[in-house]
Amino acid sequence: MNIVARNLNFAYGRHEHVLKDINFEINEPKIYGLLGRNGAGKTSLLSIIGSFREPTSGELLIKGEAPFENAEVMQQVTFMYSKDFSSETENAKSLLKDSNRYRPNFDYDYALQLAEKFKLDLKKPLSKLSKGKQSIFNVIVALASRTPITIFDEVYLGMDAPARDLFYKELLKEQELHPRIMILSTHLVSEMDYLFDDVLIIKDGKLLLHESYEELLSRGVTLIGSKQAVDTFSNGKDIIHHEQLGDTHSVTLYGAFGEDEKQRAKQQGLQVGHSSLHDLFIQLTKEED
Ligand SMILES: Nc1ncnc2c1ncn2[C@@H]1O[C@H](COP(=O)(O)OP(=O)(O)OP(=O)(O)O)[C@@H](O)[C@H]1O
Repeated sequence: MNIVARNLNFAYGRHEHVLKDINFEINEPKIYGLLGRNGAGKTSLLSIIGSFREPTSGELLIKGEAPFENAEVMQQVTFMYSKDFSSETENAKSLLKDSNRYRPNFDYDYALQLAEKFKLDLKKPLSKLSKGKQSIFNVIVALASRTPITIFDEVYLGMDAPARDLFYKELLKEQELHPRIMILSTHLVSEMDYLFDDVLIIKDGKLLLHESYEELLSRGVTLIGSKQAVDTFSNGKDIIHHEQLGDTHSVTLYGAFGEDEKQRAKQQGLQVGHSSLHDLFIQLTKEED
């Protein structure tokens, strides 16, 4: 299974250019974190992968085929988002049965086990469940669908911390037992970063980066110490953040920083650390002044 985007552009109507020349290739069953500020274009991109929308130009291919109106490809992908169930009179049990009927890989028994773990009332109409329980229902459908590509677009809305924690645990367990391409779009960066194998960041409709989580983190180095020492070691580097507290200066650098360089910085009295994904995300996606 793979997803390839080549020179992908997407616009809502004539003027609303939302995705701009996106290129990437995803071909391993891993967990991909898709990050971006509000309005960056995450849902638009995911809805193209989920065959809800068609690129304006360029292409998005799943196993070499365009997903839009392609029944075979559509069966391989679950695009789960925060759905509106306000007029859904059916209960969770009958909707899970429907999923079992229409989704080829759906595991109904697993869905029922999850419902029990999440304490989801299977008999109440979906419209009568709380927002968090409706999100839990979505999570259960997506996990139990076992599609080779499973997309979770901010599905956690309304779920409380213990429920989200259970979701993450089940997700990791599922990925180990039934590896697939899982894409998680989220704003809960520091809460979910440990789940990601790879990270994709979209900024203003453009793909800013696609890297492994480890590699990305290794690029973000923080130096804390005297102005002179900080200046010496950050000279010529890409400084993405600078802060001064009294005489102490702190910078976040983005880019390769070798082990010997780190050792030398420590010998000069600098504290050398790594940025979190949360910090890197904030710095890399901040608006220019
Ligand atoms: N149906 C639509 N019609 C017109 N413009 C839209 C539509 N849906 C989204 N947009 C616009 O497309 C841009 C990208 O929106 P999108 O929902 O893809 O971003 P996002 O990264 O998922 O944002 P968020 O994190 O806030 O959910 C925004 O400028 C938004 O206003």
